[in-house]
Amino acid sequence: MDPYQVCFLLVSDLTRLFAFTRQAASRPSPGDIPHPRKNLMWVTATGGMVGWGEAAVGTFEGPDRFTAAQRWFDDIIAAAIIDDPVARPGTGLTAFGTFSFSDTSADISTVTIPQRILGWDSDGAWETVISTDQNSNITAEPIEPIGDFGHVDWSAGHLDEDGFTSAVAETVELLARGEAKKVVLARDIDIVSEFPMDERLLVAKLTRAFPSTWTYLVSGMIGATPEMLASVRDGHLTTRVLAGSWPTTQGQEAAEYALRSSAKDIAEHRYASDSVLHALDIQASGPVRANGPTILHLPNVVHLATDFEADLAAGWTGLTAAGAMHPTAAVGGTPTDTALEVIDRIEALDRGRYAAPVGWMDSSGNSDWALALRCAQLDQNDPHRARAFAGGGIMERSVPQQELAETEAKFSAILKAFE
Ligand SMILES: C=C(O[C@H]1C=CC=C(C(=O)O)[C@@H]1O)C(=O)O
Repeated sequence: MDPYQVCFLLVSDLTRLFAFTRQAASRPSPGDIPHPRKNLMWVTATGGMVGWGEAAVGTFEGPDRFTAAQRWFDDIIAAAIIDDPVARPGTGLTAFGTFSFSDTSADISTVTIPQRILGWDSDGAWETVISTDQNSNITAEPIEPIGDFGHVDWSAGHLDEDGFTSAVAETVELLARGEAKKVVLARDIDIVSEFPMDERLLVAKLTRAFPSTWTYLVSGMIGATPEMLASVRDGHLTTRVLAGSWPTTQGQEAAEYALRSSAKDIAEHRYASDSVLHALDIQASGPVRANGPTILHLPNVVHLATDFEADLAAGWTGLTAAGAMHPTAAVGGTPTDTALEVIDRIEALDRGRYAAPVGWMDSSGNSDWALALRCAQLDQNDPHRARAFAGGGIMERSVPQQELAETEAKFSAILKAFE
């Protein structure tokens, strides 16, 4: 086969996408989204995007799932025709992704380029249409009414409360023997609703209750996370590391005081921020600036937080940076390999896409990849079912009942959205 023919075959094999972005009159409301399921959403206090339809979907697995997803997206951009006079983060050809926590998870990592995106920021709103057909017209879809969930039940998943406190006690012993410094353990809760779960209602409730977080919905992974792995704008990366938490059941002030004076939480935070700093040393083209630890207040918990920022070195993107950081010691532990082995053996859950990168990337190199925390995975086959996850960092000084209370406080974020 001559080189010309090879080149022709490669180009014709690619999905050529046409993406057109235009200014829109106003930001969308949940009532503008036609269907209750299979939506893509990203909402913050200052902007957001909602998308639906599938112009292209990539699926990835194994240890190189992040770089493979980036290559897939880069190839699609190279072949695409993009008309984007709005040119702001999230405009043009934009994809939403959710990745598995573990290299060996049964849950596949997916990146979806929707057919339609409605976005907004503080400068205005836009609409993007993405299609394989250059002349495709937008046909207004009938809007299905937003539905309530009816009666909702939840029960222990694979690891119940006693199982979790025993797992914490076993991990504390192992830490005392010096086998690791920190291990993050999680548990899960099964949620069953009377009527189908409507994603539009869930996202509306999460954004109202947690306006300072990043609310996300990608391939049924839904939540409101306070932790950002890699947010990139024009090659500049910002990261927020969280670790060390206190429930606000006795009030915000009491929680802040308890957290500030807890040596266990301060040390726990240090492992997480060091793990991110270590990754940033390789990914940054210049100095890495740090601010923290400070206290992040959320309605249900307070956290120790450190923000980092740096310019990305050539060759890195938000997704490959997030992939190289993952799993940080905020969700894995220290040292990473030992912690992952302990998680596999003692927690023994398939975490699916919990505690892994979730977010979006656009054709200009902007992206937000947060950690999928305070979340539930909506069952993609049964609209009445979801599985919520929450965990916490276990240290040698951890007390099993306190760690359980911390997971309860963290669960309350997503469980309240189902009430
Ligand atoms: C693992 C979770 O939280 C992480 C993020 C913030 C604080 C954490 C902690 O204090 O343990 C965890 O590292 C979770 O919410 O499921």
